Amino acid sequence: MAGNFSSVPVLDFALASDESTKPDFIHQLQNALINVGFLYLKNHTVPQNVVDDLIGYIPRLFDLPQEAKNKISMANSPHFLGYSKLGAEFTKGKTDYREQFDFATPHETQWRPGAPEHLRLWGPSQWPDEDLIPGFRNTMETYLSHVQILSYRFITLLAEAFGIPSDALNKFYDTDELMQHRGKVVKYPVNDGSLTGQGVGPHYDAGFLTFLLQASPHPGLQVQNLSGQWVDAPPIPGTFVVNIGKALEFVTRGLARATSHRVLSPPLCSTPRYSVPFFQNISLNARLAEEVLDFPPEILKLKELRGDPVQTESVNFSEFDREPSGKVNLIGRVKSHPDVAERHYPELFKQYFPAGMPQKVSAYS
Ligand SMILES: O=C(O)CCC(=O)C(=O)O
Ligand SMILES: [Fe+2]
Repeated sequence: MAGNFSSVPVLDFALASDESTKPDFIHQLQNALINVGFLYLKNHTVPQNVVDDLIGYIPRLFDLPQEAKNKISMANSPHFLGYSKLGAEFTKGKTDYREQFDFATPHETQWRPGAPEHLRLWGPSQWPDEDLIPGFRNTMETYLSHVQILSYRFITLLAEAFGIPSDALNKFYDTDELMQHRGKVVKYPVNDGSLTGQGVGPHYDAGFLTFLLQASPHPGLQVQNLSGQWVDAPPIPGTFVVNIGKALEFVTRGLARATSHRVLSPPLCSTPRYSVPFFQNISLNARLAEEVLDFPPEILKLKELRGDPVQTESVNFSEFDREPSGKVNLIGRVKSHPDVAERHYPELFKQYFPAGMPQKVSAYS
């Protein structure tokens, strides 16, 4: 099988900025997108001091007094932004052992009473009190804006790698004021022995692209190859791990692979693992089933050569064929965070949890 990889490829983004080396980059990108669905990106455009400033804040963010964290609990937010305490999520029937803050690029909600509910998915972040962690908000927002720029640049290269015009995917995005992208700061505490060792269980990401910063030197991230084996993707300083989400897989008719991945908790004698995934969104109103893209036959052939991955246990996002992207995402968030849904989306809550609040909260089911 062409794509039965045993390691995640490292791509040098510098090659993309020089016309003489760009074809080489595009070729490597094509292979990574079609056969792996994951890649490391080095020499990217996000300045190292912006990354280092953020990394410096992360332990302080989690060390805030519990009441300061609870004050910005995700349950307050119809936009599913804010703090989620340890053990509040569940994937594939087991507790995820992680604590996290969901933040996002600045956005004023477009939703008004009477408008479709999925427009309410995006809105302002909740930030910790500035005097408790001075400068954090600015650092996080600066980081998000740099990764956003990189993610848009990357999407044009991705189009080229698939033999379509570099702007062919622009139709999936609105103008900047109408878009919002999410960045999550995550802490995986050590496995205290009584746990399953599941930092986060096997899952696919939902959107187009994820840019993951592994913010501490811990291994633990694993990706599943075509025959179902788990392959390590340890941190490589100065890189992002980039992976494909289900929405991009859908619009590329499976050319770009959404690859299942998971995180194992750090072992008992270790220290917490930190990471910051950035989820690049597409327009809330995009109806993916209606957006047909024309790929050249030689590109489609590469997918044939790859073959189909084994069916995995990981969760799917089957609603893209009938619902706007925002609705698919909202359903995913409702299932992940029923406490938020019960408060802010009571009808959807009843639809997905007819028996009431589940004992355990499901992150990706
Ligand atoms: O923390 C990581 O390394 C990966 C997290 C992840 O896959 C997710 O939150 O979707
Ligand atoms: Fe993920």
